[in-house]
Amino acid sequence: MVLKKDQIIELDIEKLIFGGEGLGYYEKMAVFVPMSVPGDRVRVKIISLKKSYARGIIEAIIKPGEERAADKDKVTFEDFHGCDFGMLKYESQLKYKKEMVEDVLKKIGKLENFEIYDTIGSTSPKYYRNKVIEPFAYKDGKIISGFFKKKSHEVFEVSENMLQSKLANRITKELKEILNKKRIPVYDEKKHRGILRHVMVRTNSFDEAMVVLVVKGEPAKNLKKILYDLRDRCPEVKAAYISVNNKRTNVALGDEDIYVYGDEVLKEELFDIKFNISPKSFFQINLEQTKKLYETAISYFDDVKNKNIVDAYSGTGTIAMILSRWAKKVFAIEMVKSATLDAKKTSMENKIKNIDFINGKVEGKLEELLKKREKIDAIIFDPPRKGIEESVLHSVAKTGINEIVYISCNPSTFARDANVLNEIGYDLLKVQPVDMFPQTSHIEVVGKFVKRT
Ligand SMILES: C[S@@+](CC[C@H](N)C(=O)[O-])C[C@H]1O[C@@H](n2cnc3c(N)ncnc32)[C@H](O)[C@@H]1O
Repeated sequence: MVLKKDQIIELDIEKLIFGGEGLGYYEKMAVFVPMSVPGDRVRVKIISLKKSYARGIIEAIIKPGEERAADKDKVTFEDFHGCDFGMLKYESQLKYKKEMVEDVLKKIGKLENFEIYDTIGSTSPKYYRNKVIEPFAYKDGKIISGFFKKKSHEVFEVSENMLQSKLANRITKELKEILNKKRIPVYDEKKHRGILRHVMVRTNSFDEAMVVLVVKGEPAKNLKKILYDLRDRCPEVKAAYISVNNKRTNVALGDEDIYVYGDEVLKEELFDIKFNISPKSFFQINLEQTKKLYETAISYFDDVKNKNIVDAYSGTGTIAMILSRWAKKVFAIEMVKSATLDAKKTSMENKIKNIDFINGKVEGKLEELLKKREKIDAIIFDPPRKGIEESVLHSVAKTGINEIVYISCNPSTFARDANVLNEIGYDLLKVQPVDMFPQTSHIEVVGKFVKRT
């Protein structure tokens, strides 16, 4: 073994690998270094060792690579507020994201003949998130909230989170001031005791907010009072809920969301439609990039006019609603009840009549629909990170549907599914990475598949 744990070495970083870590070699041994940039010469402490590779964290930057965005003093994940790409200049973030997508499609997807375009960047790569969920903790006897340190459950607080909207930053700050005055006990996950678990803040482009305070136990009156006090300080809070989560779990929101005041939903506008968003409903977190994502996805259909289209994993019905302007009929399949209800409400408010909302799992509901319906022309998939179950893709292939547009927030599962689609007769024609998550190594992609003739 050329290396030992805790050993300090010097290393030149040669490239970034999928997932965003830098890679350098120490006497031919691969060493992965988070928060490093190609061209960096770094002093690294080895923190873990495997047979063929090691992982180390930066102790100091000896010479910064040209693509490093910040000064040499910033070296850790926490220095960059939990943004694992924060150390890279924005243009370089876009370049590496495209390379990562291409790489994973070749390695996992085993695909070669597809077109991949340059990543569509954002004009506001900071303060873009419209949803934030922060865990509570104690630090020096004070209630704090923030994000978890890497591979740990230790909460790290920053004075201003550079990803979430300025409004959400202000609201969480005010909330903590109130909570500290009232001394509400923070939940301790080890002992499963205490009250305050998380705060979720959603904001929209009208500078309005929804606040959900996640607690263990029945919410006493004083908790509701806290949310009223918060509204006095931040009148932008238009909706407030208390979510009761009594389980030992990493899932933030509980089963029951108790309405406290204001609107039941937060509204957001996209392509002249005002969408309804409940606490548990999915909504894309970056509005500017969502517009570009949807425009690209819709442009990938040869023709939507008078077509029957399935929007699988439809969330609050955003894509379905936009497609419904031209399509003959859209079938929107979504598993989360509140999201389907939000979508139905939006369609009624906007007098959209040509969408069938199907609440349930794509596995099952899509197959049922394909068996029942004589003609579906095209499908758009937008699954969660784990991708699409293989059986779903097989049932699509059996029908002879010609066109599939696939949106994904996880290039690895996208590549895995692209490989299945390739084996069952669909070619991946083109892929567009869209930077939905600036400052992080995450990337959204849209792909177009057509049936091989
Ligand atoms: C990435 S989101 C996309 C939502 C929507 N297309 C949008 O752009 O806002 C994925 C959605 O799939 C839903 N979902 C997850 N697994 C599902 C399943 N097996 N069947 C149906 N819907 C599912 C989630 O609740 C979520 O709303």
